[in-house]
Amino acid sequence: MESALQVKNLTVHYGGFTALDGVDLNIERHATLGLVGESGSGKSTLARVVAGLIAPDEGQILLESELLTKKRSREQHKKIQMIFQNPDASLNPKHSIRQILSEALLFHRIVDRKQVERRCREWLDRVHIPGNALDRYPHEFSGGQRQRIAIARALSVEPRILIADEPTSALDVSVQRSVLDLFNTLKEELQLTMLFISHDLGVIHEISDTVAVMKQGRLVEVQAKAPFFARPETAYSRELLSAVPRMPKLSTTPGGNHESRT
Ligand SMILES: Nc1ncnc2c1ncn2[C@@H]1O[C@H](COP(=O)(O)OP(=O)(O)OP(=O)(O)O)[C@@H](O)[C@H]1O
Repeated sequence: MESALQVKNLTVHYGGFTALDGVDLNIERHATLGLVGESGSGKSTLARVVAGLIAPDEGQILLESELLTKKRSREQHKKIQMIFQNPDASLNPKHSIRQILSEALLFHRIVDRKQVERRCREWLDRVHIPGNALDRYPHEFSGGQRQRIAIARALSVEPRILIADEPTSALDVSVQRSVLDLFNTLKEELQLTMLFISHDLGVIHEISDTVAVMKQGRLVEVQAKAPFFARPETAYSRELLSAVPRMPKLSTTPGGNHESRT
């Protein structure tokens, strides 16, 4: 299998504290790596370093064999997009949905001005947001809808990897379900490569092909999903799994239940 992302010996210190301690990781093309671990284990730090939001103190990041340096080009930024727990992190509240989507598309030269409106509408349609949303502002949407718009913005620039850091954690359970369904649909349709972070093993079970477990800044286990859930290798993973009451634990609603409120 071809590698999309390779991380070698990645190390990050915050002052005297080591948040990432020599992390090696590989994500295959079109695969989703689910990253789990207790609070403070370094998951977000890993995501931010890979996304280029913070520079590592040591180590290398290779995207499709290209070594990414501390100062990334516009093209390199385009290739790794990130979605946050709080969608407001990527949606400027003063900008309409049209501005938010078209700025990203034009900045990264995905389409020209003549095509941009159509492309914005296509993306809204893909994430089940009505086309009349274009002239509205982020605060006019529910949390789940804002996350869908953030997903559209991130994917519209055609990244090689999508990093999702707890993208469903701030949402109500039913909304969580529909956003997770959307991720799964888009993953299939667009053959996405994803680094998907969640503290919720039910979510990880649904979305991942491979599971990686972090503890105190280190990766303690990386396994394909089925063997991970059937036979976790480390005592720490067994502990994480035993803390989950039922697996998988997300409630199900028929047909993917998209939010209807606009
Ligand atoms: N900017 C910072 N300055 C100092 N320490 C930080 C900073 N960001 C994170 N840390 C610390 O680094 C450690 C790893 O944090 P990180 O956010 O990567 O963990 P996490 O696994 O994503 O946690 P959570 O699940 O709670 O988001 C934590 O102990 C955190 O307090």
